[in-house]
Amino acid sequence: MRYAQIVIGPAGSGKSTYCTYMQRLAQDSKRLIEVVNLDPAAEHFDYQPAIDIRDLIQLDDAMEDEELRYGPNGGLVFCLEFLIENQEWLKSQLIGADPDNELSTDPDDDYILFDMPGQIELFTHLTMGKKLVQLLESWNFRICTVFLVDSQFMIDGAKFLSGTMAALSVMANLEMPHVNVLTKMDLLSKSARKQLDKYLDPDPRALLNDLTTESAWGRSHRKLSEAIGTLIEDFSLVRFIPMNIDDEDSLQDLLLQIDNVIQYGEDGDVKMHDFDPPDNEKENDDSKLFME
Ligand SMILES: Nc1nc2c(ncn2[C@@H]2O[C@H](COP(=O)(O)OP(=O)(O)OP(=O)(O)O)[C@@H](O)[C@H]2O)c(=O)[nH]1
Ligand SMILES: [Mg+2]
Repeated sequence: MRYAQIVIGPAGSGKSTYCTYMQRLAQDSKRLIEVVNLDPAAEHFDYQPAIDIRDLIQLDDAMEDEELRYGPNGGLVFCLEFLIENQEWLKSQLIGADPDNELSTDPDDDYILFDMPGQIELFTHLTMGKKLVQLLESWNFRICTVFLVDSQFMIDGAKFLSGTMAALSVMANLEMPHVNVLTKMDLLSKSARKQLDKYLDPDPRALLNDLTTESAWGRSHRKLSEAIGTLIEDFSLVRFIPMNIDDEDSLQDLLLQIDNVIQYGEDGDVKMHDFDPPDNEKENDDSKLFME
């Protein structure tokens, strides 16, 4: 089994930084987490990528091509399409031409963060994101999509709602185990943090109040905002985990939660992926008998 986090989120939300910090955190506990850069436009990141899409194609290739003549966004979509078309390249980099040749010496230990580009339309309504995830699944990766949102853009009701809707459309489009993360918590003022806490816990109804009083849109679409807010709340559809990059406990806690989602560290022989037992059976050893 291989494990993967697909790290996505709006431009500048902190994806590459997240990958760097998670890799360092793992190193500290002698655990190997590799990072794969799948952003063809990336200019700077602090990790050492195990695989880099820029070795296959760069954004400039698509933009400078006389026939293609793409702008930056169209060019990026083209690059990702190109990656899917050249999936053998990715596969050979990830797994090796020889299927027995694993990235790490212990095949159970393959744990990879995929640092994605910041165009979230790749994951909300275009098909590339989904195709990529399906490819990885077919190569036996257990996947969690990790959606990062800059906490500074979540501190009033309307922004919180639109961030939530963005997370929801990624979840609905990809249909993968999913964790939402609020980044840059270290940059929030005390009062902003308080405001955000109000939405996260314990009373999401505060959000509805703010929404319907603070903006003209909210006032004139009161019923709609309420309906969306209630829907999200009643079905526990979207939950955010705050992350403070300066606080190791916060990072540890987040990694643990994601590990749980992809069942990292559980018995490697038990293939639970194709079989989703009810929660109360997951802890039950007897149920493993039926899972091979
Ligand atoms: N203070 C603080 N700064 C952060 C944090 N995460 C990211 N940054 C900064 O935010 C900027 C963008 O971070 P990146 O990690 O490059 O964001 P990204 O999502 O990879 O950006 P794109 O790939 O361009 O979409 C950089 O200047 C980072 O140093 C954080 O948790 N705290
Ligand atoms: Mg980046």
